[in-house]
Amino acid sequence: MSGQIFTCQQQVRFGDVDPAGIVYYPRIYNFIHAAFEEVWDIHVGERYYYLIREKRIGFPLVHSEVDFKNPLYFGDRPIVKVTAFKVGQSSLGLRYRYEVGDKVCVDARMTTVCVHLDTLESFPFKDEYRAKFNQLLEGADDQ
Ligand SMILES: CC(C)(COP(=O)(O)OP(=O)(O)OC[C@H]1O[C@@H](n2cnc3c(N)ncnc32)[C@H](O)[C@@H]1OP(=O)(O)O)[C@@H](O)C(=O)NCCC(=O)NCCSC(=O)c1cc(O)c2ccccc2c1O
Repeated sequence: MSGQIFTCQQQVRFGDVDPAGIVYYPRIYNFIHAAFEEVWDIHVGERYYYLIREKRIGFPLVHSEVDFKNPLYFGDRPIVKVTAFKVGQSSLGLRYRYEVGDKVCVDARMTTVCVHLDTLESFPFKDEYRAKFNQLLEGADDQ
């Protein structure tokens, strides 16, 4: 990988798992969204809460590709590795890899689009944010 990788850790709680003891797939989307907020908060330096409440900007999801490669279990503390596969004008594509030990459990590519919350119209996000996400951009050789 040629760019930076943003890394955080999450924890699978009792309420996240189904009777089979593994994470129910809609919860995976919640985990990914929580990681997205972490990227904003820690990597970009802007709380997502602040974007929404104060700036009236949001990034709704327009496309997702999620591979569930291994189950996540109650008590797991996956390491989440976040990189960018597209930093567009108004769109932002982030990849999230969930690893427990040497196993990849989830590999997700999520495309979100910057919108004005009052009109839900897309618009280009500011260069300051673009520069931060460009730091996470994957190289052409990264799969
Ligand atoms: C989001 C939209 C308003 C965009 O519509 P628009 O017509 O402006 O889109 P364009 O065609 O001009 O494309 C803009 C930009 O996006 C890229 N793009 C668009 N669609 C896709 C796609 N399917 N896959 C990949 N890329 C796509 C396109 O290439 C352009 O890229 P540039 O970089 O060149 O600018 C409209 O699509 C829309 O309203 N969609 C519905 C969104 C939705 O309901 N999602 C369901 C989940 S909701 C959600 O996730 C969500 C998240 C939040 O964080 C929120 C925060 C605050 C409030 C609400 C939130 C929320 O609902």
